[in-house]
Amino acid sequence: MSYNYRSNVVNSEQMRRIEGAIFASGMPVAALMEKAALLTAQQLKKSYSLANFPKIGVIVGPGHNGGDALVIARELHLAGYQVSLFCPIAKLKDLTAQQANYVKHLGLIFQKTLESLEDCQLIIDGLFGFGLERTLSADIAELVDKINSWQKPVISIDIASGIHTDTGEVLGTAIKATHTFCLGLWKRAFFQDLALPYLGKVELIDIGISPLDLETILQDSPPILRVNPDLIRPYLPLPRPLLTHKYQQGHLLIICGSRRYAGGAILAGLGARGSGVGMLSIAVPAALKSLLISHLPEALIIDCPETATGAIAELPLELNNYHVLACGPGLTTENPAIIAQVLDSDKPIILDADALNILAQFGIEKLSSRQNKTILTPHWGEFKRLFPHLSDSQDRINITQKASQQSGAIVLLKGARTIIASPEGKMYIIPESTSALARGGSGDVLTGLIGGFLTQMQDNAPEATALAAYLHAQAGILAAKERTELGVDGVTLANYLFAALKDLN
Ligand SMILES: NC(=O)C1=CN([C@@H]2O[C@H](COP(=O)(O)OP(=O)(O)OC[C@H]3O[C@@H](n4cnc5c(N)ncnc54)[C@H](O)[C@@H]3O)[C@@H](O)[C@H]2O)[C@@H](O)CC1
Ligand SMILES: [K+]
Repeated sequence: MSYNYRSNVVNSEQMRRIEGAIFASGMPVAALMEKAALLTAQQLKKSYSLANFPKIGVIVGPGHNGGDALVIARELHLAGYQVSLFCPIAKLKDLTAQQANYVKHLGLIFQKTLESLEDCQLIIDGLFGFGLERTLSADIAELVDKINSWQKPVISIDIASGIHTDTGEVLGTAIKATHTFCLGLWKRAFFQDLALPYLGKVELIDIGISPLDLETILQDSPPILRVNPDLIRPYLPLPRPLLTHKYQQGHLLIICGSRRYAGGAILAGLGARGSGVGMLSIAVPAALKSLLISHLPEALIIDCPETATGAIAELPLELNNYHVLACGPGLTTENPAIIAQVLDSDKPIILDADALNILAQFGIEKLSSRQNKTILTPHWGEFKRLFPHLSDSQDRINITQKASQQSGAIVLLKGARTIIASPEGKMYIIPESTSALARGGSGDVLTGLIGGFLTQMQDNAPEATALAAYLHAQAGILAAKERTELGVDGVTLANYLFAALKDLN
């Protein structure tokens, strides 16, 4: 794989080793600090003008995060801002102490109390970066809570102080930043749901970490990649070959729906439509056939015998005639036998919703006899049922990885930041989304979309999953922009998929 500072997501130990490799090769520590902090100061000045934010308070910690803060303070002072400093911990690392001496020489004042910063329009948080290693002590926690209570814009350098760089956990308490400038490389916490309320708007400062230094450190561990258009575009099943026909573009079967949950079947079908899959068949209880035809005239609707309560009673189909099977939306848990039949097929399968709940009843060991790929797409509730032994941890990146290794399936854990892990060690993270998608029906669209892409790119199942999840989130963002976060129902979401696809292409 090729290494890129925009795509690779690191933990604090990797960041420290990369930093170490850069320093060992000759880059002076002070020079890298200067570069990182100058670039951050430039961005700050652009976003927070002197006219609107003439008085700035800077919180200086004991380590190099505090050193960055001092360089930024110096630059803002030289640009005409009125800067007040507060340094709650007396013992500073050497380089930080040197920076402190120089700003004193320039006439900047270290205030004796935090309260002296209360009349500033903006606070810069340079308390702790990725060196934070233990829960905040009571006195520091009190300071952090006080800053949060001011409800001012707070800019965190590298990470909001108090957040664990890897797990995203709040170590006692944490700064609630309105904006965080992440330095050099994305850290894991930026994609942990737990940390998101503390990070505000996030921005990466490119300090020029070369692919060479990244490769040296990262090549031995499975990469965690932040999905972006450049990363995912090469996998798009576009352009289509000039000479093709519908079955060459793949045949997807979706097994879904019940009399009680008919809508889930329609939405899964609309999601598949958004992928451009060549042939789509949808197996539903017989009573739903005409409804499905009216919504998806292009699909082959297969009416299945149904139970007394309107669930699919049996699948009168040769499942191995299809390229991919997607199963779950709107099914109910009434009939585990059809999930057993799906698991027995030797085609790639995607399990969602009630198919996951039935799998949880069987136990994930049931997947071990599968001959082909399995993709599981749980939300947190489903994940807990499938992997109860992993769900005590809130480190979603870590547990998604473990869930994939233990089940042998590709696991997509839904959330504000959706995480995808494959058993061979690939990890993808969807870097942005919208709470507009926290709504019944959006998951059904995703199942169909993954099915549709997987059908067209079976050799790249993790990438098909990541591509679908990325487009799904982008479609939600585009729809919410036009219609607000309240205006993105499942059908609307599906209708925006083409716009997201067009943007990507
Ligand atoms: N890695 C890089 O490429 C760069 C890193 N830089 C900065 O360096 C930072 C990391 O610097 P450091 O390793 O010095 O670490 P930090 O500045 O994050 O903080 C570590 C310091 O805080 C103390 N500490 C940790 N937990 C504490 C707690 N709960 N209560 C009280 N004290 C605690 C430690 O003893 C140490 O002195 C980054 O976050 C970033 O801001 C930049 O200067 C330059 C580029
Ligand atoms: K910080």
